[in-house]
Amino acid sequence: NDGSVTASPEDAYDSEYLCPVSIDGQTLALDFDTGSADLWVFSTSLPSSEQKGHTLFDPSKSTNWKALSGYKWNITYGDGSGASGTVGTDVVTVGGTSVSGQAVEIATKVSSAFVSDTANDGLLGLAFSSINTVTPKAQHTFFDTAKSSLSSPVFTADLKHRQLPGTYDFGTIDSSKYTGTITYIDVDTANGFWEFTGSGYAVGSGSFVSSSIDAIADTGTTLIYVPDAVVTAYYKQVSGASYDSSQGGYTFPCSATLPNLTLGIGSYHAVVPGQYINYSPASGSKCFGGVQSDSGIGFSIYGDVFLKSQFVIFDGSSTPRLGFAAK
Ligand SMILES: O=C(Cc1ccccc1)Nn1cnc2ccccc21
Repeated sequence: NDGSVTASPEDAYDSEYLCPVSIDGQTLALDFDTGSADLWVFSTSLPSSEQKGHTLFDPSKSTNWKALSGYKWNITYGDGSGASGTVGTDVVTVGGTSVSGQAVEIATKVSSAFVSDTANDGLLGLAFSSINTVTPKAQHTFFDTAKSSLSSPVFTADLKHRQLPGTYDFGTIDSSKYTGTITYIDVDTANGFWEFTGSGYAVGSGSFVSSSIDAIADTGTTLIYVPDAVVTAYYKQVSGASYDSSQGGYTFPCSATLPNLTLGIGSYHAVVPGQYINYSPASGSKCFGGVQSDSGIGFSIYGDVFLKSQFVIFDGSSTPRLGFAAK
């Protein structure tokens, strides 16, 4: 029951990656999110003003739909966006991986950011089920439901930079998708995230700075959010870079040459190409940086700007771990 699904960039800046998911034959484009654990969808139960532009799941058209009476969900993400609604189970298929009895969370309310993100029909959470928001009983993620039917209890992310589709694979590690060896690192699941301790950083050709960085691998976050020491060291090497409070982060002249950012994972040095760190135009001739401060978050977030530079293994075995390899 292994499967592979395309992950297509939603826009020219790789703000998010969307994957086709079939719920009892109804196909929606979902944002696979290793930073949360709810599978929720835009639905016919939303107010019509919030439905516009999205593909909607209609449970009344599903023969396998089973409502979970009295069950509810309500999620708020770190960026303040959120959604809530009711719950049922259905057959969910991702690439070749099909599971029955999967909890599908029907949105009856979504925040404005989701309404306006019309390419996105919902999220498929791939963090640990311990942070699923369904009450009175937390539900399993798609990966947890599928795990026992996979060749091995893993999924991998091979996200691409700019305009190219990548893939999420379930159950196998495709050795044609990476070069060299895989470096594995222990994961602390206490907060429900794929959380690990990074070993340090380097900017451009500069020397590597050893420092423990508490970070999560989060496909649902676009950028890299790291400690101020890293951010300061990075933008010191970018002429014309500065913190622009009106933009809410560091910007620099779009013509700037950006140095690579190396992030240590154990003894492995993961290199993020400088071009990946020119995230998008900000205002005028300034561009917004793909590396920003993690202050106020409580941990660092290695989001899509980082993850798309690597082949990443999310190993859900009894001792969960993360694997990284160059590609
Ligand atoms: O919310 C965030 C990023 C973030 C910003 C500030 C503090 C903490 C985290 N990521 N994210 C992860 N999954 C998401 C799903 C929707 C929206 C954003 C999502």
